[in-house]
Amino acid sequence: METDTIAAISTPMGEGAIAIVRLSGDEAVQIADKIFKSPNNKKLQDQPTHTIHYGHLIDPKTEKAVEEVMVSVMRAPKTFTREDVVEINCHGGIVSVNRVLNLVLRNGARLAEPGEFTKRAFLNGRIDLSQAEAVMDLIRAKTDRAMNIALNQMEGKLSKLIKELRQALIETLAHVEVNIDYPEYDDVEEMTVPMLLEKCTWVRDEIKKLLQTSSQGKILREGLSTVILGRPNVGKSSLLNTLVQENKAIVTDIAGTTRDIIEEYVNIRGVPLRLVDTAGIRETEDIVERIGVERSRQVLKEADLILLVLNGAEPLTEEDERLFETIRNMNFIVVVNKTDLPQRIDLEKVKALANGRRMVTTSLLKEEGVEELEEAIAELFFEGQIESDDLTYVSNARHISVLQKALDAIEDAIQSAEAGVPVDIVQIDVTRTWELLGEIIGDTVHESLIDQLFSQFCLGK
Ligand SMILES: Nc1nc2c(c(=O)[nH]1)N(C=O)[C@@H](CNc1ccc(C(=O)N[C@@H](CCC(=O)O)C(=O)O)cc1)CN2
Ligand SMILES: Nc1nc2c(ncn2[C@@H]2O[C@H](COP(=O)(O)OP(=O)(O)OP(=O)(O)O)[C@@H](O)[C@H]2O)c(=O)[nH]1
Ligand SMILES: [Mg+2]
Repeated sequence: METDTIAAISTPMGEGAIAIVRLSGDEAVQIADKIFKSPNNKKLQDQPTHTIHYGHLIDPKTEKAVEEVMVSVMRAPKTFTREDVVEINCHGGIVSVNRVLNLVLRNGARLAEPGEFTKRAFLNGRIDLSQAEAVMDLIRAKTDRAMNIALNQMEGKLSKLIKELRQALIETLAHVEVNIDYPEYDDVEEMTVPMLLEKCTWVRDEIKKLLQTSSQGKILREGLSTVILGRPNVGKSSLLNTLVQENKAIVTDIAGTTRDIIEEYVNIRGVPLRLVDTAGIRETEDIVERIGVERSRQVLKEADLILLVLNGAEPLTEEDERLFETIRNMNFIVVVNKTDLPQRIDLEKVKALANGRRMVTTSLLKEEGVEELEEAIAELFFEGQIESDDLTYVSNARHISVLQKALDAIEDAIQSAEAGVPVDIVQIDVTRTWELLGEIIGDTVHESLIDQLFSQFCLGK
């Protein structure tokens, strides 16, 4: 396959002492040789693969030295992309890195699209689709946990399980096929409905297990959408600030200070929260504020968790009770704030309204009770859930939607089989499940189904 040579800056912009400009493609070494000069005048194309070399970049136009660099030469196929790869290690800093990138672009490389190096690793068969997606997740990972999931996926744990499931399905399909096409083959046992059901049920249960891990996986990746709710002036913005440990939201003693929505990411004991501070939900005359209130209602609908803040220094109000009513069926934690002031809230009543949900008391002014709140959030998240790191988490939205479809298909197959539909009709749903699972790892369909059937049975016809 012929490919153009791509180049990109592979390290964060403007950070770090050293930056890398990476090239991949047939002409990577040749392009590098146009601009690289080593002290002994040796060309990179004459160097052994997987070696690194000190020297200077020279602009062929001006013949001036532009940069002092280290250049790695890695020839195909044992490289990240399975193509020839050259990595130019230059001094960090935006100016220097951009100069190097521009130099390689002017000398025959093309700017890579986002993810294109990984895409090539996939196209060249080094990794499958789910592994390629994991590389992306790894780059975006917000917590250690999310990172572990991505690493597992990259090592192919998800792919391995999916392949096992597909293998089980293809075996049953092959079996059915042989029964139909070669009824005279007495030595091939007939695929009976109970046999088919047994395989399909196993596959269904495995898909179900994967999907069960998916909600947790998605949260670990994207953050638990957490809304801070409460009537005006109870300390919502103070809570956000305390959790974020920096003063992002504006805090005042004027009710209605927060007029719009403020969002922050925080990592609480390994649980990433996407914290949303809201304008209190209430009737308001102020137009600006009303827009904020409307948006609050919207984010509330999409929340995974609500932190309902109450003011312990005041008796419960009707508005507080209305808020309890609004979130009745949601995941919430009650935060009774301002415990440093004389308490006038009826805690028994709060407990009754909380209806078994966790309740913590805090003084955000004195930073008291925050630990307990963090503990409550972490407990809620990991409650009854397996924490084991070797669990195969599914967190990619595409994988989740494909798995859901595969589950529907295998359930159809099971239902038909139970209803006495002939085996060769049931196999249509089984084939569909097999194809859908293949989409996760990016396998091609129909053609390979046929190839597989024959490779497994070696019928020699
Ligand atoms: N300088 C540098 N550091 C880096 C990367 C890189 O591209 N450049 N990586 C970028 O993500 C990560 C390392 N990932 C890599 C994954 C596979 C191969 C690779 O060459 N695989 C070949 C040969 C393996 C072997 O020698 O056995 C293969 O799988 O065929 C290289 C890097 C992290 N560190
Ligand atoms: N005494 C005391 N005051 C607090 C505590 N927490 C917050 N406050 C004060 O209560 C006032 C309101 O706090 P905010 O965090 O702005 O309240 P809010 O709920 O965001 O208010 P709105 O955005 O107006 O709805 C500020 O003056 C805070 O300093 C606390 O634990 N104790
Ligand atoms: Mg506020």
